[in-house]
Amino acid sequence: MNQTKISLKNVTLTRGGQTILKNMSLAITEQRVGIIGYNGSGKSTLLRLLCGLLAPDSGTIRVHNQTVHEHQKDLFKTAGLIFQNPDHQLIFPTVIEELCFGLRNIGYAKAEAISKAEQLLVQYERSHWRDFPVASLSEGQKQLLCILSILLMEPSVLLFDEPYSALDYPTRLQLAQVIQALPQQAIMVSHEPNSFADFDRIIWIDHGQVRMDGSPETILPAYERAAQDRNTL
Ligand SMILES: Nc1ncnc2c1ncn2[C@@H]1O[C@H](COP(=O)(O)OP(=O)(O)OP(=O)(O)O)[C@@H](O)[C@H]1O
Repeated sequence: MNQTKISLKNVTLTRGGQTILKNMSLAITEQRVGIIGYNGSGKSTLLRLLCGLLAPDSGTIRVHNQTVHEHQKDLFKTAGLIFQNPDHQLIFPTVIEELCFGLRNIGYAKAEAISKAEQLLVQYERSHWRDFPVASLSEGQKQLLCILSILLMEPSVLLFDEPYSALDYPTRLQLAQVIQALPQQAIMVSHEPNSFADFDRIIWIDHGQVRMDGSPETILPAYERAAQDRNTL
């Protein structure tokens, strides 16, 4: 029997007088899970709750055997969030400095951190990036650097918030291959139904609640039909 890796029980989050997530309960065992929903439905908020950046007003969240808001300090080792905009995540001038930052924070000595970062660059055939200025990388390259920075921390689950939004088609395809090959569980928010074709499960969030939940074959056509019927202009 599959073991539940992520669970939310009656999770509610209110900000600025608005209930953003309403009494949400979910049990997630699958390796590849897509989150869809219209603008402002609560998708990014859900990812932020899963990685402990936000704490719920009520309810409990467990991610890979940790109760999220009780283990905030260790949580980045469990759940790694890759932000929608790489510029919100990348803060160092060079690739190697960026890669080493997280490792130094969790206690690696400088030489160890450099060696681990270099090994990962070799694994992803990007050794030549080592001393590149981050500012010289393209959007797709920056997105990959964000993923590599998080991978170095070896989290059990990766949370992607619209990773394809700024990427051209070829870069999107390459990044999709990188994501597909990751051994970790991945939860991904995207506005593009096509990006979920190989996923195990899709959760459709609407006004802070689960509207539909199931296989891509069931949920994506229903989502597309509803989107076509919806007048947003
Ligand atoms: N700190 C906050 N204070 C007040 N309202 C907030 C806060 N954070 C989010 N919200 C509101 O909560 C709702 C859900 O936001 P969220 O970013 O989770 O939506 P989303 O589904 O990811 O949207 P999008 O697809 O546009 O990225 C929005 O209406 C947003 O304005």
